[in-house]
Amino acid sequence: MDYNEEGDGGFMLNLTSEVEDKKKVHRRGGVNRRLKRRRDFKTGSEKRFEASKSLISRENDVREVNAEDIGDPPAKRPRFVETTPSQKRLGPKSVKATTARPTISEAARKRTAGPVRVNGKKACSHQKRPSDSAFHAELVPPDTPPDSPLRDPEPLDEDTNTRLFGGDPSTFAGLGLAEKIVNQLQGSVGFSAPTKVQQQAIPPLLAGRDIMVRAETGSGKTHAYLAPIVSQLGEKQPRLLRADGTRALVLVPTRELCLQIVEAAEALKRPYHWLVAGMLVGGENRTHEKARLRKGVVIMAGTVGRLLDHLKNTEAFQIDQLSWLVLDEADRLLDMGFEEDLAEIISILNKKAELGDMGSKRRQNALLSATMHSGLQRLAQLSMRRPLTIGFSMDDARATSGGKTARGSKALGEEGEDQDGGGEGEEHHTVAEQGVCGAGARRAADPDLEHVSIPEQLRQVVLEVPFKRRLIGLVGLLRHRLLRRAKGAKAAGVKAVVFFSSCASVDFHHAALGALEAHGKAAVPAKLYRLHGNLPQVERTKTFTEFKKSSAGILMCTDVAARGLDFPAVNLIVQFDPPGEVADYVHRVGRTGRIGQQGEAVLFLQGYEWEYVEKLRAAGADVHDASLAPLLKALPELREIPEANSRWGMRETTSNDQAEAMQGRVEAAVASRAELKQLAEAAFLAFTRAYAAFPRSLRHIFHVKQLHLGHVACSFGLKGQPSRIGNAGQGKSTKGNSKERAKSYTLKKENWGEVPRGETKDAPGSTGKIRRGNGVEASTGYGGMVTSE
Ligand SMILES: Nc1ncnc2c1ncn2[C@@H]1O[C@H](COP(=O)(O)OP(=O)(O)OP(=O)(O)O)[C@@H](O)[C@H]1O
Repeated sequence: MDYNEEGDGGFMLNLTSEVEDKKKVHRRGGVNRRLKRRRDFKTGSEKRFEASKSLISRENDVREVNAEDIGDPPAKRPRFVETTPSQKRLGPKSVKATTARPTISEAARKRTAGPVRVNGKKACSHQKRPSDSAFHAELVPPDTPPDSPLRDPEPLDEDTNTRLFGGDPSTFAGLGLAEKIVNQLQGSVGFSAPTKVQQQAIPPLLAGRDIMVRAETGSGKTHAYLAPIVSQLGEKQPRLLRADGTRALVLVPTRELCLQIVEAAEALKRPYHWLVAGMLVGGENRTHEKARLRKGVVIMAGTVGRLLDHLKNTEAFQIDQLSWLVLDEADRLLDMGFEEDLAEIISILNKKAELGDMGSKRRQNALLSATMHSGLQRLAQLSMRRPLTIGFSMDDARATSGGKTARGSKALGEEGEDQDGGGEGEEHHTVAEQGVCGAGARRAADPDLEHVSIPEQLRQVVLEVPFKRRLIGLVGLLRHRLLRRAKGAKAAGVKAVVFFSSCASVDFHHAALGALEAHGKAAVPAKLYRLHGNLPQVERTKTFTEFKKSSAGILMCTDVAARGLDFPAVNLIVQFDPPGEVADYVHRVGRTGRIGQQGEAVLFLQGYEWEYVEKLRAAGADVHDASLAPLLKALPELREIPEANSRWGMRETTSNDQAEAMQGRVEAAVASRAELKQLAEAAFLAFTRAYAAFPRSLRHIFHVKQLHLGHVACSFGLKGQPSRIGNAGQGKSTKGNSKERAKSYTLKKENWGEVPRGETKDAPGSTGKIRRGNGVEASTGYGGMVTSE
């Protein structure tokens, strides 16, 4: 491993010392030049960052630790040590073989002038942890007060050191957690042993370290930080009371994730009943929250906007003795455009910490993510001090997936009973043991691409579904899986999450599938749920809780459910509308195949969008092609429709006939029922807007000009493109309206076969821009403001 010589932090630029080919040398030159340009020309937001960074009067230095280091058995475990000059000459392998511990960055070396020394001597492998603290002292500006919370943590005492390095990492007790927490984890929480990421993250957190963790979805990141937090706060003497104020703060992107974290904390802290956990989220009553803050909440989870609001406006919010700050789903926080808000939060917290009475203690910071984001390093520099990095490495991006290719097209419906795992005919890809990212996590083939890490047991499938078959294709897929589960020996039913690009699309499909019947029964015989950002908070929370508890059902949602949400036993993910960046794909599919369980993820695409599959494969996703036809066979036979019978005559019904008949029913219902039609038109409009808002890097694949609007309309049961669509800027913003629609619509179940066909009329007009989840705005020409969450 080599370091960024320009001092911009280790993990952003980890060019290998073995780089010999011109391309890589050129890239390094390019990156260095870019870094220089970045320093010379800072953007407004970067300048603001710099300003708030100056509040942290200390040097930051991102350090890296090999994923396997922390979890190794005691005998082999390396100690904290600096890279010696000879190791540097010999390259990264020599460092790994001897003392594969984190090394201080070249930048920090330059700043501290000369080799790193501890008490005047070169650091060596048997140095005790106090040495680590000592060499950091050289990095802290001399005028930093000795009791500043920004200074080093207290040196580890013998006891902590033994606990950190002496235990068996394959058990919770061996990681150094308090006995009560160990019993709680193994008892009522029900975990028998720590996951890999927990093995690697818990010891350094207990030892007072800042950490950055990147680990695949469903790998147990939440407990990797919650367990040490609860363990330390719970063991504090005298006991921490509400009046002591907030000691741990977890920032997350969505309200549901907040709720999930608070629930997990509640379960974990049961042996410490005096610890109070709570949350601050948008959509809740501010006055109630203020009252709770006045009483005090020790472990707090919050969304960015609401937290910032309380930090600025609620005097009773006691946070000057904060010991833990966690940024969970940090990449998503950045995607959502919260970088400046986070900077402001961190600067307020730092100011308050300076005023507070923390003695020699300092705040510990943890940053967790399942995918990479260029802004993570900025965030780390802003909030952390020499974090250990787990699972973050540019080496990953260099690794290739060798002979991995997708197997040839195989019909999705012909997979047989057991969909789990690979299957015959699949060519094996090279699996790189990646420590925290899990055995079998897949690597990127193209070093310029972000590499993805998807659980091996998660089966990924892509289906080409033309617009006129999309709605029916979804019905076919869900019926196929439901029938197969019902017939098979599998006890569990289908628990599926279907992703759409807009709230309006969720509403329409939820209504349409709920009302679609055949032979007097529901065409999709499953409980349907919906979740999106325009729903009232009460309904969001209710749906989230119910779906979490249920063993079967179909959740139709926007990307509001894509990150971090842990719905146990989800066995099918359908990406009905394509995701954005590859990272979005990873998070969506990551709602299944969690913690070693089996799962299946199906992506719907148009033929002309196939380049996206290549992009996924190049990033290391093991995506298989499948065919729609067998799924359509699972549609109910609707031969009772006279019109259809006369058209088909005496020949045998094909799956296409069934699809046509079902599509006919949908169109008839949409045409004849005003409420459904309104939902369909709004969904059509929102779909086209969302399609126009793909990030620039994907616009050549998903370009709005490629859309055949007549076919798109067909996918919403509309018999033609709504005529007022072209009248850009004619109407009002749809945001408020869609909220109203989401609240108000209810559709009675009817047999759609008996609904007469009707004519479609105009769609509601609207004006504005599109905002996708990643904060990207795009003008569509159609108008209206639509948020995808
Ligand atoms: N040690 C463990 N043993 C068994 N199950 C565990 C363990 N740790 C966590 N889990 C369970 O694994 C599931 C996934 O955990 P978690 O939600 O923390 O994953 P994650 O890595 O944060 O995923 P994402 O990136 O999607 O947010 C949860 O249901 C959690 O309760």
